[in-house]
Amino acid sequence: MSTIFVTSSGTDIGKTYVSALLVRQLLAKGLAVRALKPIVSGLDEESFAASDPAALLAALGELVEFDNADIVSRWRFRAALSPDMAARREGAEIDFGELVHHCLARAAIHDPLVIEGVGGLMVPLDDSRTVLDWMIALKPASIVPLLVVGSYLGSISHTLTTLDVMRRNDLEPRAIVVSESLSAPVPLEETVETIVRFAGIETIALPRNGEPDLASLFE
Ligand SMILES: Nc1ncnc2c1ncn2[C@@H]1O[C@H](COP(=O)(O)OP(=O)(O)OP(=O)(O)O)[C@@H](O)[C@H]1O
Ligand SMILES: C[C@H](N)[C@H](N)CCCCCC(=O)O
Ligand SMILES: [Mg+2]
Repeated sequence: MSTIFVTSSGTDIGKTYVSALLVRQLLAKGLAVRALKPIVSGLDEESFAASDPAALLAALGELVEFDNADIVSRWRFRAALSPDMAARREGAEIDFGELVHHCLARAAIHDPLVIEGVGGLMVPLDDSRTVLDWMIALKPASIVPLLVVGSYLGSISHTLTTLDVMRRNDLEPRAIVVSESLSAPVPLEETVETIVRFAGIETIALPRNGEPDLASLFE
């Protein structure tokens, strides 16, 4: 099958919602799916239940407890900031080579593997590398990108900009998932139609609390 890399045009858009849904759907098909959110910022014990690692552990059927965060998230930071800044607050740094090695090693043993990025496509990970560089470095694992975007006013331009950067780097998404934003001026379908017209790739509408079939994208 594949290593699916879930990326986005921004933060708080729906990557974790989509990753968890996809994991549950792949498990329901009998596949031995695993998931990683290798870098998480804004993580502390008190609010762990609402965190990305908690959502992924729950989807995987693992025990949702703080001590299990390492199963999905190798780099964990307290400040809810860009990872480079969050790491710096703790006197730490994300070793980019180690991050890439960690993901490639997991991709070599787990199929399918769902990897959630962090924030938007060009969020900094250290002084010089972004999520985009991370995705480029994972090309040897033949990653299949999945682009999650919102339906808020402004998302169409953010989506097409992100897609353009991905295409320039030979990272064509398998599909775009439009996760309905809490505040949107037009019906979700209208945003989806417009994105399809300009992007020309499969685009899936994800209403609030919706469960469209995402697993079949990767058959
Ligand atoms: N389609 C949806 N239906 C219901 N809730 C959603 C949907 N999309 C996102 N959410 C909710 O919106 C919030 C932000 O979504 P999510 O955590 O998936 O964003 P993210 O892109 O993973 O953010 P981050 O960059 O922090 O990882 C969460 O509470 C999530 O459950
Ligand atoms: C804390 C948050 N939920 C994400 N994990 C990190 C988002 C960083 C965004 C940085 C930026 O693009 O300005
Ligand atoms: Mg997330």
